[in-house]
Order: sequence, then structure tokens, then C-alpha cells
Amino acid sequence: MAGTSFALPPPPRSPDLGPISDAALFLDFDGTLVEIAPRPDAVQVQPGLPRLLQRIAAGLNGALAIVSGRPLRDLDHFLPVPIAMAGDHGATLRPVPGQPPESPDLPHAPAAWRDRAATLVERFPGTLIEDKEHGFVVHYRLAPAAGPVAKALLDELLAEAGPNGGGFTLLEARMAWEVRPRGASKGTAVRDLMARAPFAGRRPVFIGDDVTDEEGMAVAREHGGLGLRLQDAFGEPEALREWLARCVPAAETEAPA
Ligand SMILES: O=P(O)(O)OC[C@H]1O[C@H](O[C@H]2O[C@H](CO)[C@@H](O)[C@H](O)[C@H]2O)[C@H](O)[C@@H](O)[C@@H]1O
Repeated sequence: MAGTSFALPPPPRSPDLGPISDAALFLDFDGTLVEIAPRPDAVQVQPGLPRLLQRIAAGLNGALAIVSGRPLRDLDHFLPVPIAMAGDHGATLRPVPGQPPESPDLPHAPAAWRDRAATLVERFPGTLIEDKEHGFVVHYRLAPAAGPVAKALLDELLAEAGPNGGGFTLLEARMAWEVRPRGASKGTAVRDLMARAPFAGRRPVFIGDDVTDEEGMAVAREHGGLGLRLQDAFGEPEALREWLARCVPAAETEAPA
């Protein structure tokens, strides 16, 4: 519903932005909506958060999307509410809740790469591999010494595959290295969603904490919107959740009946 008078309040650390009207809100998950945890399966979602997001989405006529590196199955587990989602760093889109996800035609990482990464996990207890639809992540939060070794191994695998890494790139995440297919990113996800209702015609506001969010922020800015780094505009995830809670009364006032 472009043209609505509903406005998000200014972020606490960026008051100069003033109220943000006609927003389409794009939110990262890990490190942004929830605090970083020792392992991917250990994140704690505040009990009221899913419903809060659903209420804000309703106030924005559906123009709220989670844009995450996580697969949709994780997002559905942690946020079991009908809101738009983009998972796997933009490789999987579900713009309409309840509809089947959409995936561009992307390559799948060779099984041999995953096997080589598994040898690393044997050498460095505490490391773990997280499988994604197209690639995988080597996490080393619980074994920091493994970080440079994992990077060297994954760099080598991609280099052996040719100049464009066999269609893959190595993404630096928080205490993790992710083998991800080229051609999808949080930027492509935001661009795709901004071409569709109910996002089209609104002002994109992307909020994230990590280097993996920068492409999403850049596309939001290209569309005349805001790319907000959590640490700069809000501080910690808790401050973002407090801000989201403050969005709700206005959202419900302005939501269509
Ligand atoms: O795009 P995001 O929603 O921020 O997801 C990025 C990656 O987040 C997860 O890993 C990170 O969070 C874990 C839980 O706090 C933490 O243990 C790990 O060290 C972080 O790298 C997730 O596991 C990945 O799949 C996401 O791509």
C-alpha cells in the first residue's frame, strides 16, 4: 500500500533520519533480530518476536521480509509466522507466505568439497559444518584456531575449480566461512522483492549487522532507501527489538481494516 501515512520511528542512534514513511522493511536474522549464539541451533528467539514481526508486517501491508543466510527451514522454525522470507543469502525466496519457495537455477557445491571440509572438523573439535541447499558453512566459533585453516582449505578448493571458483564464492561470516553460489545475494533478494507487490513503490529499509548484509543495504540505498548497520543505528539486537515494539502502535493504527 504505497502512499500510506504510516511511518517507522527514527532509529535510536540515528534520530536525524526522522520518521521513515512508506517503508518496506528488510531484516537480517542472526546478530540482528537475535543475539549471536555459540552454535547455529542455539539461538534464542524472544517469545514475542514472531508475533511482533507479524503485526508490523500487517501494518506495512505485508512489506516486511526476513533476508537471511539461513535456509527457510530454519527461519520457519525460529519465526513461525506468515511473513515474507528470503533464505540462503537470496538463493531461496518466498515472497508470499504459504506459497512454495522460488529458487533461481544455481549450482550445487561438489560433494567432494564437503568431504574435504569434513576432514577439518575431525582435526578441530568444535568446528561444525552447516549444510545449505547449494553450499555449506564451516563454523569455527568454538574453535577459533580453525578459522584461517578453513579459509585456506576452502580458498584452495575454489581455486582448483577455475577462475570463477566453479560458480562459487567464499563468503566471510561471523566466525564462519560459507561456500555460496555466485548469482544470488541479499542484494539480489532485495532487488527482486522491490519489483513486486507489496514492496514495490515503497522505500526499502534494510537492517543488518554483518558483511553479508552489505549487498542488501546497497540495493536498498540504490532504491532511494536506507541501509542501516545495526551497530550504528540501533546498537545491539535488543535495541532493535525495542524499536520494533515501538513501531507497532503506529502500524496497527494505520493498518487497513
Ligand atoms: O544472514 P543472517 O541471518 O545473519 O545469517 C548469517 C549466518 O548466521 C548463522 O551463523 C551465525 O550465527 C550463529 C548463531 O548465532 C553463530 O553460532 C555463528 O557463529 C554465526 O556465523 C547461520 O548459522 C548461518 O547459516 C547464516 O548464514
